[in-house]
Amino acid sequence: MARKPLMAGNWKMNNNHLEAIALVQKLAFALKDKDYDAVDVAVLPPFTDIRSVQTLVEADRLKIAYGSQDVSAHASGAYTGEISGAMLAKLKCSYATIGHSERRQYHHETDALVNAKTKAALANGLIPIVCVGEGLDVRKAGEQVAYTLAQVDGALEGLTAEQAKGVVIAYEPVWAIGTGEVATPEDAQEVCGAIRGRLEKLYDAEVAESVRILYGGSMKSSNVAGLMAQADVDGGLIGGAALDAEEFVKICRYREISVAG
Ligand SMILES: O=C(CO)COP(=O)(O)O
Repeated sequence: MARKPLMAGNWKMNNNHLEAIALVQKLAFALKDKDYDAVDVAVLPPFTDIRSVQTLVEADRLKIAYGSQDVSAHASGAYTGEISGAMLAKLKCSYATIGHSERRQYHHETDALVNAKTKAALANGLIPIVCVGEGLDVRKAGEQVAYTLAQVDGALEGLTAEQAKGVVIAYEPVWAIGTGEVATPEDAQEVCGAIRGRLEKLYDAEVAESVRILYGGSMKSSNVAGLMAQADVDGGLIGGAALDAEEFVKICRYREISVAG
């Protein structure tokens, strides 16, 4: 079965709950049934906005999915500041972003923690969006494939094939995040293709063919078509451009944009 592309807007630490409502309303107004037929659309707001987004999505029966930017590895209890998978599931989140490079870098998240969070998300029926990707030094050394595959191995450690099938992997080269310096379609395909190959090796062809692999890092309407034309790029994890409703909708409609060059 063909993989349905996913366009997920990672809002990062932007938008209070009122701004969140306004942005989702704008997206809902612009997106049509044919857009949702072609792609899954999701927003990943800060925790404090999720309840407001849920209320709007349920009241207007929107086809926009939503999820979190993180999830606790712990189930419940004395973990001040943490948000559990069960809490997110209760708010009808579909997705939980895990191991974003900003969390790995600024909050010292390790592959082992990413693995524990991935399991916590799956245990609560959330689809983990597991982020992987190399920094500039690794890229300059030409080690991007090996580095990223090691992160994939770490994130999926101990998952069954059935669980692995339910994971989304986002390849986000750190040097392309928020820099305006997008990876070329060939750069993205090199690593995304290698990730799919690794899934086949770790599991089987069915898992490899099922898992959606997203690209993230300065994705915009001006470069999305070329990236999406790659065999192993199944969508985008979009930061800055997802804060602009018009731009995010254009990205969701990438099929209407011709591939430049
Ligand atoms: O980190 C990202 C999405 O998770 C990408 O951010 P930008 O699209 O702003 O580069």
